[in-house]
Formats: sequence, structure tokens, C-alpha cells
Amino acid sequence: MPAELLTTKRVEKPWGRHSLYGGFTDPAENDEPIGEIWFQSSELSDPELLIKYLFTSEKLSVQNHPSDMEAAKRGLPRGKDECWIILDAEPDSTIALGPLEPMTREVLRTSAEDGTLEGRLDWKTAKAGDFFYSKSGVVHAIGAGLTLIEVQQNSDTTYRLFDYGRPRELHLDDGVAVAELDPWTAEPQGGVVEPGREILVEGPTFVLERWTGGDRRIDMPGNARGWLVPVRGTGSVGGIAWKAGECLIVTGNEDLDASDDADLLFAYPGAARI
Ligand SMILES: O=P(O)(O)OC[C@H]1O[C@](O)(CO)[C@@H](O)[C@@H]1O
Repeated sequence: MPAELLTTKRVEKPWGRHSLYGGFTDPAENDEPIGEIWFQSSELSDPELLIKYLFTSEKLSVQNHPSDMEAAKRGLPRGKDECWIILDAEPDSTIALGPLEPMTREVLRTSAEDGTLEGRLDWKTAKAGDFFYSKSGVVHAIGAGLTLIEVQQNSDTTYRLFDYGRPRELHLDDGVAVAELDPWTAEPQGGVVEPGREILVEGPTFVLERWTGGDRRIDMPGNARGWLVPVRGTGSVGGIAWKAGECLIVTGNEDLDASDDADLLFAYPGAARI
């Protein structure tokens, strides 16, 4: 199938919201808050990437994820590098990425246990338009009041180190073992490589491009597939109509038509741009 419009799965989370974003339907007042919307294929059982929208009203857990190598050691199919495009933020919204100072594994564990870990993290202001890449291992926490798109390796393995006393399971042994202990620094980005084409992530596990509107050709080599995430605008690809808030998987060689105002993300597995 050259292009598939993905279906959505709504995920309840204690830190989610009753008032979502854009065209997403709000949950009923008495229902649990929705924290995530996942885009799923009805054709593929285990695609390489997963695209989500996140809606936060409280901080997520302080957490990290295994790399491909650490995942393999634990019998898991893949690790979880991830990144976030911030769509909307309350004025005081923040995201924690890595420790303020290099830490030892022992300090990471004891501060997770005694609740001081939160204060040791580098809480960065997050506003609409910001972009953050969080490599597996980075100890991070998405803050309250944010709406964002997450592009990640398709893995549901999260090691929770601290959860503000919420009654959810923690995973200290694994989280401490796979943690990156040095402060976070932004990965170098490819930047604008041609008019209307910006490279936000180029490996090691996926590439993320950002495109402006207009018509273009998508040429995916072999069996490679790409995830088209319209942030704004309308259009069609491979004869399938799309609009902002949806997500499609594209394979092969397809024409993409996008309205002039379109803002598009295009993600695919791999270490280098196609
Ligand atoms: O354990 P929590 O707080 O529900 O957070 C899990 C979520 O955090 C994320 O890893 C984002 O940091 C999501 O991909 C994941 O679903």
C-alpha cells in the first residue's frame, strides 16, 4: 500500500487533560484524562517508529529509556530515542533534560529514592515552536501545560525513576543502569538543506525532516517507509487526503500535494537523510 492513513489510539494518563488540542475530541468530564494519542497502522504489526500527540496538565514521571543495545540485552525489540515538537505551552512550562551536573549512578539512585532527583535536573523553558531531542538514556521529564508531537522509536519501554508519589511502578534498577550521567546537550542538526526542507534529526536511529507546503515527490527506496505528520494544512499523498492532526505512512514513490500554509514533519528509520 503506497500510503496509509493511520488510526488513533487514545491513552489515559494521570498527567493527561480533559481539554485536548486542535480537532481532538475532549474526554467526558467524568472520564479519565487523556495524555496521549498514538497513530497506529492496521497493516503493520511492529513498525520502526511511533508518532504520538501528548497533552499534559502535570509533570510526567522522571524517566529514561534503553538504547537499542540495552534493549537487546533485555530481550526487547528496540530502544527508544525520542524527540518533541512543542505545539502549545503555558507561559511557565518546562521540560527537564539531563542532570545540571555530572552524576554518579549511586547519586542518581539515592536522589530518585529520597525525592531530590527533580531538583538536580536541568529544567528548560519550553514554548511553542521549540524542538528537543532526547536520546535513550537521558534522564528527562516533560512538564505540565504542554501540547507536543513526539516522534520516537516504536517502543513502550519507559524506566520510571521518580513519579512525585503517584502510585505507579518504578524501574530503578534498569533506569539507573542505562542512564546517561552527563548534562544534556542538543544534538547538531542538519538545518535547512534546500528551500522548504529542514533536517531536525539525522540518526542514529531515525531521521526527522520538516517541510513547508507546496507539491513535492516522496521517493522512499526499497521497502523503506516514512511517517508524514501534518502539523498544519491540508493535502493529499498517493491519492489519500490528509489534514493537520492526522498521520500517514508512505512507501515507494508518491506525489505529495500540500496547501501553501502547510507545516509537515516527515520521519523515517535510519541514520542518514534519503
Ligand atoms: O511514565 P509516564 O509518566 O506515563 O510517561 C510515559 C511517557 O513518557 C514518554 O516517554 C515521553 O517522555 C512517552 O513516550 C511515554 O508514553
